Amino acid sequence: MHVVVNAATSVDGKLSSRRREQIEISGPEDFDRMDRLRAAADAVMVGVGTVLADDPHLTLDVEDRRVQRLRNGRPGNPARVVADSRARTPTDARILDDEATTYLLVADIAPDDRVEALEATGGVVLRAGDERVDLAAGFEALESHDVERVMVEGGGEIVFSLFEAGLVDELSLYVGSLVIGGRDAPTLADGEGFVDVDEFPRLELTDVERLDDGVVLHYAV
Ligand SMILES: NC(=O)C1=CN([C@@H]2O[C@H](COP(=O)(O)OP(=O)(O)OC[C@H]3O[C@@H](n4cnc5c(N)ncnc54)[C@H](OP(=O)(O)O)[C@@H]3O)[C@@H](O)[C@H]2O)C=CC1
Ligand SMILES: Nc1nc(O)c(N)c(N[C@@H]2O[C@H](COP(=O)(O)O)[C@@H](O)[C@H]2O)n1
Repeated sequence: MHVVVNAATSVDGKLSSRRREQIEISGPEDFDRMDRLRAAADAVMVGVGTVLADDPHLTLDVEDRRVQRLRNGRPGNPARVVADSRARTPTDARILDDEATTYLLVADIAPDDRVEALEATGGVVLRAGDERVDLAAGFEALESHDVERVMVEGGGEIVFSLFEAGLVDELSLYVGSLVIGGRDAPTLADGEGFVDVDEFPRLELTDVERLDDGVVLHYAV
């Protein structure tokens, strides 16, 4: 599995405010870059925290990109993936509409009635992990559904877990020219955090580009 993490933060590293509402940090040029990344992926993934906070759709904005994918024998939109240990995704979430296949990675503790409710919407439930989604096992399950390249859009909990598990191959980070602040506002990598210097993932800065009124930092991991 090739894993690309893409996100947008304020200059102080926040993905959103302490209210955890969706904030437009990117401008039109960066949203277009994000759409291009989606178009290149087999699947776009978020954690259930992002589904509950933002109710994202995770499909392509630019019709030409959908057409091009269809010409190449691929589904018009990339699949959507939610890491959702307890199957908390609401059945009326936008990611469960019929515009793309949606995979829900759940853990063994997910209640059967919730799993059945999600399956009834057409969502494909894949079990990976006991109490929390085992992301490596989840990616293996996705590979058996021909998902080889996944773009992860966040949020901070899932991004930290991916770094912790050594599963990230590339990171692109748009840093918008604003300060959000707040000790309880989500950051790019939340979770427990690393403590030992040896644990900190070291990234290779491969490119820097100016977009909108901000900058995109490209890293190989
Ligand atoms: N600016 C940007 O680019 C973006 C901003 N955001 C913002 O981020 C915020 C949401 O981020 P956050 O709250 O961190 O939520 P996440 O989207 O990271 O989801 C976290 C949840 O995922 C579930 N999960 C399942 N398996 C794992 C695992 N192995 N490791 C970690 N989590 C797992 C957990 O719930 P459970 O245990 O129930 O499974 C966890 O609470 C929102 O404010 C949103 O607006 C989000 C995306 C992009
Ligand atoms: N890259 C980026 N820049 C921003 O400024 C953002 N607010 C986000 N947010 C994420 O974008 C997704 C929304 O998807 P849809 O437009 O509904 O398809 C979702 O993952 C947000 O959290 N990203």
